[in-house]
Amino acid sequence: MIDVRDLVVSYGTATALDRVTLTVRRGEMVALLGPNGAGKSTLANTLAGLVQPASGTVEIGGRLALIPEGRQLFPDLSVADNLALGGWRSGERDPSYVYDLLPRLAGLAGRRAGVLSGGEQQMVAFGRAMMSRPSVLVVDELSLGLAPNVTADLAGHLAELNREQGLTVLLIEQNARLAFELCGRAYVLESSRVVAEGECAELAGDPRVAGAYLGGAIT
Ligand SMILES: Nc1ncnc2c1ncn2[C@@H]1O[C@H](COP(=O)(O)OP(=O)(O)OP(=O)(O)O)[C@@H](O)[C@H]1O
Repeated sequence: MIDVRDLVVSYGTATALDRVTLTVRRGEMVALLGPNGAGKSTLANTLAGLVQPASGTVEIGGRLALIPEGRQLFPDLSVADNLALGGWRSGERDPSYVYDLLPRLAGLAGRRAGVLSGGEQQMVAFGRAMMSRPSVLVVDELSLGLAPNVTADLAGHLAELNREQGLTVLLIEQNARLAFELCGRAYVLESSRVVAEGECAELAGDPRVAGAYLGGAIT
């Protein structure tokens, strides 16, 4: 569903992605881990067509939606209007599909997005992405700045969509425990390059990955 080969992305003379190769098969949930500045958001934005690669190929096998880092809502617009913008490209105007998926959003529809809590805003960003009825969802930092119970709630919705609707997911996360719980495979990106990849269970047992991302061995 996502097939990235030898991707190079530069900002001026700075290389943000250096020959990155990554695949996500249909129906998979795959994690992308890495420290600040590794190039994770650059990859997300390249998949979404917001950043142009210098070289390499990106193939997307369906309709892709992005939950961007920091949510990027329109704070002065209502929740309903933020959702409507998510359906703009696909022509979807009716948010009832999204209200069925994420019932809490229906109760927030008339509220201004900028006054919502971080968790509510992430829910709106999630709903806005789902308005286009994507077959593949790229989530750039689901848990950023959110309390564990709020993250768990959003993660539950994501897992349900994957299980019940076969939604393919690339989950970019700093929280490796969450990523390993949700996903089957993972990639580790450091200094613009993929430095490790494999089954989450194997990666969690890799002393280098566990040391850097799990605070020691996973239990
Ligand atoms: N628009 C831009 N112009 C110039 N440099 C950029 C731009 N966006 C990102 N960079 C640089 O590219 C590198 C990768 O940034 P990116 O945001 O992709 O990393 P990241 O892994 O998502 O980091 P974080 O976890 O902090 O969000 C960094 O050195 C960053 O400063």
